[in-house]
Amino acid sequence: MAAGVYLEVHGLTKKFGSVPAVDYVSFVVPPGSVTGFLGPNGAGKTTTLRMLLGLVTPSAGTATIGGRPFRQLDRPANVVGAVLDSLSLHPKRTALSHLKIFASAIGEPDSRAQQALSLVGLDDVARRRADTFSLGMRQRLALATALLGNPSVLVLDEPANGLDPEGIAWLREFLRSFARNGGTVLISSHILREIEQTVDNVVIVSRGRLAYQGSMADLRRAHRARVLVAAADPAGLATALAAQGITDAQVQFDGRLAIAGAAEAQIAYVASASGIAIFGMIAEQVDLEQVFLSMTSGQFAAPPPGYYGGRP
Ligand SMILES: Nc1ncnc2c1ncn2[C@@H]1O[C@H](COP(=O)(O)OP(=O)(O)OP(=O)(O)O)[C@@H](O)[C@H]1O
Repeated sequence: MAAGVYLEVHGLTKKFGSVPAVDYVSFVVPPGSVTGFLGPNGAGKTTTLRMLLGLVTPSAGTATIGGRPFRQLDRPANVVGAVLDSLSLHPKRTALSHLKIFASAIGEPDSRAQQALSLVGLDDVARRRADTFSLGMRQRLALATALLGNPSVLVLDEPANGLDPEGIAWLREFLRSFARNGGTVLISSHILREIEQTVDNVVIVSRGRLAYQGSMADLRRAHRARVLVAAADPAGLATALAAQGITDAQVQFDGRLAIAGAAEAQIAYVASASGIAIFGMIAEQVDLEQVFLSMTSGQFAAPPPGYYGGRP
């Protein structure tokens, strides 16, 4: 595959009637990594993906693949493989014959059908009829069709939907390996937890607007767990912790010290060594799914500083 293909969406807008389904959305999907496209139902994910793939004409803005709109790609199936809707399969046809039909439609030889089946681990069922396929097998077959043209980009709408944990683990490994080889991957989901372990970056949309764009690592860092400490001398404890290199400590409105980047035992040790009494200590748990929900509840609609994508 030709590696290094960027997906770029700029000011993308789609109105159905007077209501914008997608409202001035901008983001970049870099190669060599997996990007999650997140938002609750109706947030505008599918409409955005359809515009990226030339299936819906934007009301405004641009969506490009390797710098060109999808409709201007010379051999699109060799650049981008996409799975948007559930694959419609003829019940009596085998997995292999389905793939051969799709292969011939994009000008690929029959041999590519067998290769694509192997890539998704369906060799053993190549000659089984589609009406005997489980949902997971159908999802893999849909992925195999997307891979027929040996594309550098994969765009998958809700690929984890309906997969069991084993299926999700398999998909994770597959997509991560595709990205490691230089591929560009964009997958949508309405559940962060479902793709949290798979993606390197996230683009979050809410009510058609960009709510967040950044790496998973940054998202985790910004919302990392803190330890809340009730101490006799919070300011003194903050100074003692800073002397040990623990500098992220803030006194809260209730007088407790909120400390990030240190374990409870370490904090207790520093307090005791400094002669500062501690009355209570609680480790906060951060649930990223809750963070995601708060971003998409409709109030939060601005990208964080440093990311472009807001309205001009
Ligand atoms: N062809 C259409 N005509 C009118 N409205 C549409 C059309 N397609 C989508 N919409 C509306 O645009 C909004 C965004 O829909 P979209 O399918 O893009 O969201 P989504 O994030 O993919 O959600 P879901 O996961 O439920 O598919 C919704 O309010 C939807 O009802």
